[in-house]
Amino acid sequence: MRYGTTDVLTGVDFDIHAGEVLCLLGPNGAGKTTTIEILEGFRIRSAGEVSVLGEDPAHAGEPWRARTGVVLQSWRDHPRWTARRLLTQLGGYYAPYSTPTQERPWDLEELMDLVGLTEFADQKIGTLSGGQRRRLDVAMGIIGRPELLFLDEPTAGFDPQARRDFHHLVHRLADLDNTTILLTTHDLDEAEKLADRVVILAGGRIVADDSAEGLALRVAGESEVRWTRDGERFVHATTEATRFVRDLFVQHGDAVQDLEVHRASLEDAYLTLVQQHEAGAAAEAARSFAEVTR
Ligand SMILES: Nc1ncnc2c1ncn2[C@@H]1O[C@H](COP(=O)(O)OP(=O)(O)OP(=O)(O)O)[C@@H](O)[C@H]1O
Repeated sequence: MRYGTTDVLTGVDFDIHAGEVLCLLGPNGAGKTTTIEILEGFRIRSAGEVSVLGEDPAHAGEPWRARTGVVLQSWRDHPRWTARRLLTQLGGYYAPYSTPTQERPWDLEELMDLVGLTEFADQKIGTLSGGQRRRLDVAMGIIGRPELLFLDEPTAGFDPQARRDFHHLVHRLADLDNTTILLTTHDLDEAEKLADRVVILAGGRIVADDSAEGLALRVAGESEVRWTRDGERFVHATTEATRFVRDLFVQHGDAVQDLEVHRASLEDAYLTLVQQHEAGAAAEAARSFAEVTR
């Protein structure tokens, strides 16, 4: 993707498998929204090939769109309508695309209950709080029972309970309905909980593509083991936590108390990978500058 003379996505190449939850991570401006919008058909790429549910999103028609669901970063629309009215209207558009295997749209009451909107269903949309509005956005994204769901920072503004409810919803959609989900988030804990696979973008390039666990293991091989013995606190970093703990018990038995093993988290992996990329990009920039000024 190029804007004017600036490339904002370069060589971005990945597959999403049916039923997979893929999380796109990256710093502000990395190109996540641009990538998602190209896949949604909302932005026309400058070059390259894209296939979504077997079609090129740049040219796909209404039947294709009915199979996808979209939660954008922010919607600000229909302030005088109620959530119920808006969802009824939107749901009607999907009805002609019902199939014997996939009834569309979602039953309204069930959907509102699922996203925690029932209480606010008859309130004007313009009066909803940020988090309530976000629940409506999620409902709008899934009302057509999409096979493929795009979620761009879906939990921004959610309180902890709403966030947890949303995580249950994503698990439900993925496990029961086999919905394929592509989401972006800045919450690494959320990515770790939800994603089957994580793709990290930095500076418009893919710098990692793996499971959250795989990334953490690859980047930070050491775990930290903590315990107390005779009232004294110990900490030890090791690449072989299981063996270390076994030896510890062989040596000290019941004297070992309050044992904790901390594996590297996705957050550690993410920060390391992005920093490595930025250090490389800075070195590359310095090299080009030196060449130009030589
Ligand atoms: N219409 C546009 N014209 C020019 N540049 C743009 C346009 N839209 C996006 N960009 C640039 O493309 C880059 C990627 O933006 P994008 O919104 O995809 O990032 P992001 O990873 O989603 O960021 P964030 O985490 O802040 O949402 C940024 O440098 C942005 O300034």
